[in-house]
Amino acid sequence: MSTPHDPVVSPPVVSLRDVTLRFAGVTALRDVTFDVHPGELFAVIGPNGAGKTSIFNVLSGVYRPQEGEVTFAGTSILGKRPHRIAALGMARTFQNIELFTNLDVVDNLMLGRHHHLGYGWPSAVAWLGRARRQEILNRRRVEEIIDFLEIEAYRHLPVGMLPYGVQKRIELGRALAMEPTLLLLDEPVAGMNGEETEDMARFILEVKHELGLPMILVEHDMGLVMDLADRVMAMDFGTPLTTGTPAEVQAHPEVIRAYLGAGDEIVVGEDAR
Ligand SMILES: Nc1ncnc2c1ncn2[C@@H]1O[C@H](COP(=O)(O)OP(=O)(O)OP(=O)(O)O)[C@@H](O)[C@H]1O
Repeated sequence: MSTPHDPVVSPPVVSLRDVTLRFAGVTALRDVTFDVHPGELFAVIGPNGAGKTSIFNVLSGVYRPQEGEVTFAGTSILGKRPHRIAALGMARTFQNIELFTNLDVVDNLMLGRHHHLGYGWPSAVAWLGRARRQEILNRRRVEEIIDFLEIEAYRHLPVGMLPYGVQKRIELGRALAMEPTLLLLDEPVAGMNGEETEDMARFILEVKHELGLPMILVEHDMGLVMDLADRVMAMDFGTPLTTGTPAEVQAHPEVIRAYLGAGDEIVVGEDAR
């Protein structure tokens, strides 16, 4: 019997094949291969410098690897510019929040919809009275996201005034406003306290279960990764060590060695926070 992730039933949303990325003197990624399937939450872990952010930068078109292939939405995205890849349906949140801090929550989310405005980015920023019907639709979608992420109370406040955990949630909202088919989450709980982390974990799970959106998660909080991920790929020095279920990866001797060598520890649960 086939499973929901059976590649025959559902082709991967995104595939990396033997991707190698070099900078002068540094191999950031070496022969990285993985697939993410519809509805799957795929996590990438590894000590500092393992290559996690480089994977996101390759996926979103910031870096072009010297070798390998990357396919998304059924097409090769190698050499495509970041905005073209975003327009194909890939959205990303950032380690360091990238919002317009002087704009309010609604306007930040509206800017997330600029691919849906039907005209260019400069007009999207000004988004004048044109395309009125489209604007009404966009506003409706933004309102749905505000409900979904429970941020009604903040809607007309400048984002820069809001607590850090709420800003991270709004960044997730901006990514969702793009109506992506793949979401890249770059350390979504970095710098959060325990309560903020639990809230974010709940929203990520709702994105998975209610929206069915496939996600790639890069995160140092092992408790979060092990709780949320369907599959985990562990990396060290740009090389994948193993890929499997959270339990398999956590128990893998090379993964344990990589973390001990880095002076980190794979600690899961309350002790990790
Ligand atoms: N633009 C760049 N120029 C030169 N070297 C780079 C560049 N970007 C990444 N690297 C190098 O590539 C390697 C992988 O870096 P990367 O940022 O992908 O790791 P990471 O796993 O995301 O680390 P962290 O957990 O600290 O964010 C590191 O050795 C890093 O110094």
